[in-house]
Amino acid sequence: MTRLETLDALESAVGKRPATAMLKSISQLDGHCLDVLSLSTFGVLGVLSEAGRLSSHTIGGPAGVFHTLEPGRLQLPGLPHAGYGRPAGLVAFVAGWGETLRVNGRLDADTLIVEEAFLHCAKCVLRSRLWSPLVEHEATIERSGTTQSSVLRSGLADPVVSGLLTRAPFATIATADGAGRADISPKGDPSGLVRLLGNGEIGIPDRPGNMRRDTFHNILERPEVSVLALMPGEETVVEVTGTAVVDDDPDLRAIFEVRGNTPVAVMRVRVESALAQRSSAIGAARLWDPKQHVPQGSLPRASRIWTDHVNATIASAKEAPIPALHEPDLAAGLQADYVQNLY
Ligand SMILES: Cc1ncc(COP(=O)(O)O)c(CN)c1O
Repeated sequence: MTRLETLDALESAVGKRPATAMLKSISQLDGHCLDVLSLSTFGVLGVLSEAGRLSSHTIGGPAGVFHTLEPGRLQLPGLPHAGYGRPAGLVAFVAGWGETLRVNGRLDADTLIVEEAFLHCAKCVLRSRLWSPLVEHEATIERSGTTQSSVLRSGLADPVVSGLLTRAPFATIATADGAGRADISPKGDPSGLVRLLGNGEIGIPDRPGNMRRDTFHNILERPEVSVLALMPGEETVVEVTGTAVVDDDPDLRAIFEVRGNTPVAVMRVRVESALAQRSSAIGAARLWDPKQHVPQGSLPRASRIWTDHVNATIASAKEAPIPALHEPDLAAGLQADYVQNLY
């Protein structure tokens, strides 16, 4: 095992973060964010507890479930009391749409006080085929009212827990940095995203994404993580908590090869708890019902949103860090990127 423990080691293995990836982050919810949120029916919130532990909570309902009270305050209904001032990150999904919205800040009861927002690229959703017909996922569709719907099982050795965890093509990973800022990042792959590595560890590969690698950077500063695995068609989710390291051991990376592509690094998590639980939010959002998918064209294309976000950040800087982006250039590059650079 070759653990990456310093920023230098991490950057020489996975590369530096490009300026545009960091500049797309804005400090308030703008009109684009509000449009995305108004169509969003489901999200996962990662919360950092006072004891330094991360937890993940699903939130769902009809479109409009994430209600903005004012630009800086986002209401999150149905949250267990998480306490005032706790750092939290939300990843919000629009059914049928590839990109997701990440919003980070602090909780004030059931409100997220926004500190940062940005659009996350669609690659994880494309790889996982999150919105594809359920037959493609061989999902075991749960019928509510059966004993299945109340399963609550724990431990990696439990077949319900390990079965869902290893079949799931999609997961969110909640982490926090040394300054106590929480974040939650979506990850997706064909089935087999999460692998059991033995010795009470799981592994999740690094794949191309929005190039920020917030998860890896956070883990260097604070190893606690909460991973929430989602299986299309199912209302049961598995939450794994533990401590993580970033590893670039070639034998470990080889386990995660897809179509001849080996990830540049793998996140290894020493599991402390693994719990299968029913998410009523998934049912409330009717998340796996294709009829809930938003019609094409309901939102501006992602390149429009990124261009506006990056240019807003550039405009607010004292000295422009890079020249302003031009949307058609970004749109052309993105289309090719989403097809050619998934692995
Ligand atoms: C499996 C997996 N690993 C790593 C990443 C990269 O993360 P980031 O976009 O934060 O660089 C992604 C993209 N979300 C992913 O799906």
